[in-house]
Amino acid sequence: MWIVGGGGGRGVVVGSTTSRWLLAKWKALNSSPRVLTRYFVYFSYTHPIIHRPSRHVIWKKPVLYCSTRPPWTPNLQEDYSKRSLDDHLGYQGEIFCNRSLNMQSIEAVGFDMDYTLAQYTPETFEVLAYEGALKRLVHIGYPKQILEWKYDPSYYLRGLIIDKGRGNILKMDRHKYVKLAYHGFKPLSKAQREKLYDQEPLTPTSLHDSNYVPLDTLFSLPDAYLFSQLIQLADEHPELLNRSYSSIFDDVRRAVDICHRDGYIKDKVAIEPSYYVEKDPYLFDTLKLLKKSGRKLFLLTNSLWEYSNVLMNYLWGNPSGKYTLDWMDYFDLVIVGAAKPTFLVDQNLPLYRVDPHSGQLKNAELFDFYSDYDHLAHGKLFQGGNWRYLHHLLRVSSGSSILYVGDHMYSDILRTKSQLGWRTMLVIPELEREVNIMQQESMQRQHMEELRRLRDDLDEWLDRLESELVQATEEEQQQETSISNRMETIQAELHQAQKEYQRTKEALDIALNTYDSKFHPIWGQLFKTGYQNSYFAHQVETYACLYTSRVSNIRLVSPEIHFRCMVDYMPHDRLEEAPFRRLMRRRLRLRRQMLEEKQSVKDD
Ligand SMILES: Nc1nc2c(ncn2[C@@H]2O[C@H](COP(=O)(O)O)[C@@H](O)[C@H]2O)c(=O)[nH]1
Ligand SMILES: [Mg+2]
Repeated sequence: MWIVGGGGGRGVVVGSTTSRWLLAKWKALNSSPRVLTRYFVYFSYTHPIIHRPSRHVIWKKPVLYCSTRPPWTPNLQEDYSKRSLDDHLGYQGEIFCNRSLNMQSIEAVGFDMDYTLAQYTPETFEVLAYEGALKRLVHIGYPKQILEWKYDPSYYLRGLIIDKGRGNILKMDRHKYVKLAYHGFKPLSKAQREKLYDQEPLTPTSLHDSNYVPLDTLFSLPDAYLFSQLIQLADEHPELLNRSYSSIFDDVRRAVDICHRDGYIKDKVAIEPSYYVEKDPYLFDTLKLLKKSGRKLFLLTNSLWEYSNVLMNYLWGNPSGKYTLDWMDYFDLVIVGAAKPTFLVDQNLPLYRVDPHSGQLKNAELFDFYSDYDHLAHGKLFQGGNWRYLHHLLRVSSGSSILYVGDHMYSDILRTKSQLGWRTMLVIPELEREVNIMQQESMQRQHMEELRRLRDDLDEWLDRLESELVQATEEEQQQETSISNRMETIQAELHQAQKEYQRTKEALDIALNTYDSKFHPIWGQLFKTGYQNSYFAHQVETYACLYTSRVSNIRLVSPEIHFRCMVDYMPHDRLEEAPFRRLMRRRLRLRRQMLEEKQSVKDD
């Protein structure tokens, strides 16, 4: 420990009574002598934070104010890995609420089917789209070698954005700033990334630019992987693939699209649904519970009737190849081939009645549709149409009395909410893994929070010291008297604090990378980019009234529940947590203690 300063009322002389008293005081304030040795303490006659009293007051009241590290900060030597893990329960099927929703105001609950009621197995289902697309690409002239390629279903996350013009995949934060960027599979350096995306007008402030394609659904992940592989091929072997990045993306998109339409994917799923789709044993119990509560239930899917019937039969529990209409008893209305999101905006789309046995379509508009005629009594299966038919058939009073549960950020959630005022629940299967890792890593998170607080405190501290130095320089110039002792002390302090700040920042970067890589080695957490919410999280927060990992979590709460959101906080609501306030509080406490101590020495 160093005690620095001049004598004669300007500081503390090393080895003097005052310094011994100060040392004793310091020890009492800091229980760990190991930590104590790292401090660098001196007396000052100005107080940079609490106030700047007039000079004669300052001279009379010396204040202990400095250390290389604010003394209330944690001990970085502590080994967090040795701390025992708190008991954690893991994800318990919670439904999270962004916007309060009283279920008593909900008259109808609707469900999307693919990736909502039916969860596909990535390792098998996504491979179908990928392999099918490879074949299509070879068919239109792509090199045959690509047929050897393999798909990695864990490589990409939804919520990422493809910059198809540049062949890049991006992760953005909630302000739409690009925080991670890869060209194909090659990471872009910070400088490269900033050059491309942080300079107006290149910042993708609007995702309506057709060059940016958001991965809004898990269906898009094979597109992203295949695109990256082709970018790599085009860069490394232009003799094999010489097309623009943008046209490569368009080819991939078209190839995957065809596989969804021509039966390449759906025929295989229909033969063996259990290989491609995970069955949720509680799904129909959940629907039953909602129906019993008096809610009208509807299915609104873009899949056509034949495929929807296959999947719903499988989810209902019929063996492969056996198709009944039992599952339809749970729904008041089924609309297939809905063509979302157009269904939600175009009021001219025609509605067809579907014969569930033959699959035949009949125009449902041949009679006066908006009369009191009970259309549902004559069959509840339809194809196409638009939201006006849906509202009419269900006889709901307004869009806000519909809760729609879906997986597609744009079609199922953003559009339904912003266009029609439907209340929304987003299904995010990834949530289970995400929350479980968060819980397992709670110690590491706590460690990061402490490091972050320390970094912010040091930053604040450095700022104070710098302004102190400026002030001291001005004083020296004005009074033409040398206060070099004090200046040297501040400079030494600044130097020490800068070193400590740098060390803390580096430790924090390492801790954050370690933490992030537990979620995904490349893209980190789904809901975060560093400390900020990711663009995906921002969309969830903005458009999904509720979100959960699977539909059957609804059975864990009452159908009459009032979902309430958490209190919103702005920075000024958390004023006391600001580093400046922490610094100020600590100083006031120290000062009070010292004065009391001094008083008691005098009294003795
Ligand atoms: N023609 C295309 N169809 C696609 C594509 N990606 C997915 N799909 C199909 O959409 C529905 C989704 O149904 P929903 O229940 O979620 O509304 C399903 O049949 C998919 O096969 C595509 O790129 N092109
Ligand atoms: Mg879907």
